[in-house]
Amino acid sequence: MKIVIAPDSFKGAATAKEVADAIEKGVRVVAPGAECVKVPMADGGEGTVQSLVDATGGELVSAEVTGPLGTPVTAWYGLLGDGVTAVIEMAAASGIQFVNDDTKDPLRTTTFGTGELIEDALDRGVTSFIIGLGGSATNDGGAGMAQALGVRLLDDQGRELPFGGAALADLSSIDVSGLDARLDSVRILLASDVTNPLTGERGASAVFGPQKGATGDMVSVLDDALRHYAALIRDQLGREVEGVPGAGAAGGLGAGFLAFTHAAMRSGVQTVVEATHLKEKAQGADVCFTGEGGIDYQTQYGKAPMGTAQAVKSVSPQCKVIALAGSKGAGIEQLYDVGIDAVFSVSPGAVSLQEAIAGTLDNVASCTQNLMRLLV
Ligand SMILES: Nc1ncnc2c1ncn2[C@@H]1O[C@H](COP(=O)(O)OP(=O)(O)OP(=O)(O)O)[C@@H](O)[C@H]1O
Ligand SMILES: O=C(O)[C@H](O)CO
Repeated sequence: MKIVIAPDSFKGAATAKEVADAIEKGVRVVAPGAECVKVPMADGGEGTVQSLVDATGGELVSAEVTGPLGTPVTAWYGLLGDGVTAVIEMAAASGIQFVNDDTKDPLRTTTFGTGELIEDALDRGVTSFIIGLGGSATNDGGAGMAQALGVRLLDDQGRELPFGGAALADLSSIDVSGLDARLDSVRILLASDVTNPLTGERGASAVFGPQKGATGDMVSVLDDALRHYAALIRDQLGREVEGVPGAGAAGGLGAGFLAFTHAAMRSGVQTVVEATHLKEKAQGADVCFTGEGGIDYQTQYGKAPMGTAQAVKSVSPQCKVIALAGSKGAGIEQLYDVGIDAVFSVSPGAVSLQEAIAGTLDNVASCTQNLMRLLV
């Protein structure tokens, strides 16, 4: 029996690798000879770097970079086992966790540090990037990242713009002559947590600006500035970024990548499926265990268990896909039609969240063991 073990992390409880190890433990009690293929998964959000590092035997690298407020922060990224692929969560350098209620400032926060992480990886010989977009403190359209990579964003006096989305209202010319030439020959896959465009009602500023501290007035200032930025990108670089799905991710960083690099936009889980070679590994699988901390109807919208189920079924249609969860929420019946055959809660009973989280790995192993008793 071939078993693919491909869970996401259980947020706040266990990494994807820890959950995968616990599932394997449960399987082995009942089927010691089963062929187990462990592929820790992620959906492009928090935990993506760790999962891909674990899936490929890579390492974490840390670097001091410019945080969203312009002060130094210690960030990190993953170098995968192949030695030439870097996985960067933009939030590690430019994330919302670096600001608080007193310091959040969406007009001025910058993605400069994300660009510095890319430079750091290029200096190590990286030729392929996976970049997780989401969880940002920024609304600068990726302007800071572009500046860190050598782009000059100038006002009508030829002066470099200061950090932040608001300053883009003064943008007059974009000089890409100093853009790091190494970017021409690298591959960049964007793993976006949302499909929003750069501007407008569904754009970065209107939808995600408020969670970064933007008032109604600030949202208009930022939306206008990003629209102006997109117009100059169109006129001066010949690239159309404004309406592209995902351009509005991470405060418009998606648009910045599309404007200044050859990046391809993907959903987070699609990117992880590709990077982990899940489809190749799932050839001929009989059973797949996936899962995440909380499963509900939203799981079908691009979360890891759904992407996993669909990838596995695309190569092994007969494979039974079982999702394990810490908690089951509303509407899980909707998942049965889209690839997940059954959903089980691993929780032993009516315990507190704290107790459930503390017992996660034992409970995952025990639930898997029980399921395996039916399957062999
Ligand atoms: N062992 C557990 N038992 C019960 N609940 C858990 C357990 N582990 C995690 N959770 C809860 O499930 C919730 C969702 O976790 P999940 O791993 O699905 O994160 P997520 O996909 O980032 O969530 P979302 O994107 O929906 O915020 C978390 O808030 C967490 O408290
Ligand atoms: O960072 C953000 O703006 C949100 O997570 C959407 O990408």
